Amino acid sequence: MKIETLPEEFVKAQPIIDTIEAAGFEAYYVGGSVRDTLLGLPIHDVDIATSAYPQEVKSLFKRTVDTGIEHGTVMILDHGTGYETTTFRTESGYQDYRRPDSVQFVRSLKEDLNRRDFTINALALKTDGTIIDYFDGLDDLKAERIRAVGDPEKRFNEDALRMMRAVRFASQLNFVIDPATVTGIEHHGQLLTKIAVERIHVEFVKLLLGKWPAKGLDVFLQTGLYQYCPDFDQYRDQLSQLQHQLKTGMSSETAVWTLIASKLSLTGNQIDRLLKDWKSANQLISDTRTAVKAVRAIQAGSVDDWTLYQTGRQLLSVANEVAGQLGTTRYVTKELITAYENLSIHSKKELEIGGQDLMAAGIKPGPQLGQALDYIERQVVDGHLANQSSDLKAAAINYLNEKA
Ligand SMILES: Nc1ccn([C@@H]2O[C@H](COP(=O)(O)OP(=O)(O)OP(=O)(O)O)[C@@H](O)[C@H]2O)c(=O)n1
Ligand SMILES: [Mg+2]
Repeated sequence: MKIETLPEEFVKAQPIIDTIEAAGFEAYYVGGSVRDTLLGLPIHDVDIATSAYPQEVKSLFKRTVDTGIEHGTVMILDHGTGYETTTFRTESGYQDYRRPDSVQFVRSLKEDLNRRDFTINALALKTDGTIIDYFDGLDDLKAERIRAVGDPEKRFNEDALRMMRAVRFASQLNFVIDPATVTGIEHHGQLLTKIAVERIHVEFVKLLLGKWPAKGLDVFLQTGLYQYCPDFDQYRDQLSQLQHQLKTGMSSETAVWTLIASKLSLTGNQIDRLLKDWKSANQLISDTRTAVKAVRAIQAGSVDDWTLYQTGRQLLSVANEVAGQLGTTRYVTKELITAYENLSIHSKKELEIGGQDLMAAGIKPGPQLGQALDYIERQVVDGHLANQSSDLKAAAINYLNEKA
């Protein structure tokens, strides 16, 4: 089969392939960009596979970076944005279930495609638009099917992360996973525990960002794969409910974790623990905690000014998206944002007075000064106090006198 008009990303990369071919080697576009082009989807990175060995590739271009030279990958910078070019290779070993003990460079495209995960990812594209399809990837694309190249058991033994990749592709593409490949996941789920949690995290988030998350979650749950993800083994019921509730994918990583934490009814400390176990960044953890509180307020139908203020514009829309996915459609996000915008202040910095002013009015520095500022902040947000210097000062002094 032949693609008539190649997307411009490929056209831009063509000088690289032309240069390699002019030197007597083979070079093809491979991987996700070929798959996505055939599906009519936008493509992100263009990967090139070649029969030239890394040193041969480097000798053909002026500007290269050794991004993964021991695996055969060289980044070529000669034609604008960098292009990763990887020498055809086979792999062997995989004693740790995540990377080969050694890779062997080979001159055969077929051998290279043969070591790849799924048939839809094992297609190669020539610059003239010809598709090379040794493993019936085109049939599988047409049938909307994710099928391991060759023996699924072997593929997952080589790299256990591929099981997560299978379920996330199902979710991104609305594809079914071929029965033998599903069986392979059933047999090898436990190997996921050998994989760095950060990598599992990336795939799980992609699963829930995909347009058809129910499709991926179905196999994730059916095969038991979820049990080998951090802390998920005790939450089968909730995850299964989620599978049936989700109408479409989430819009951000924060929304993904806010959804999970809300659905699992986690307390603040439990959110910390779960997200730390999933090796999340601190910002993600604190945003999730904040957004989950807002989800609960939205579900309870009582989003007061203080909640709006503490949540902030961005996390309010995350929280309302999550509440919507969980079945609460009480608020239109725009309403919440407007209510937020109408607050008298949006941060402590907008208060008409600060610590300096209170000290000038005779309040000693220390914890009480902070408490007084917190108090007037809340009063202003709640609308009990005007954001006006003299009122604020009087209220702060009054507050401290009453406490004393
Ligand atoms: N565990 C993996 C990861 C990758 N690949 C191969 O390397 C290609 C590129 O990998 P990657 O960029 O991670 O995935 P894509 O399939 O390109 O998907 P995405 O669109 O998410 O980048 C894949 O298509 C596949 O052929 C593989 O065989 N096994
Ligand atoms: Mg890719």
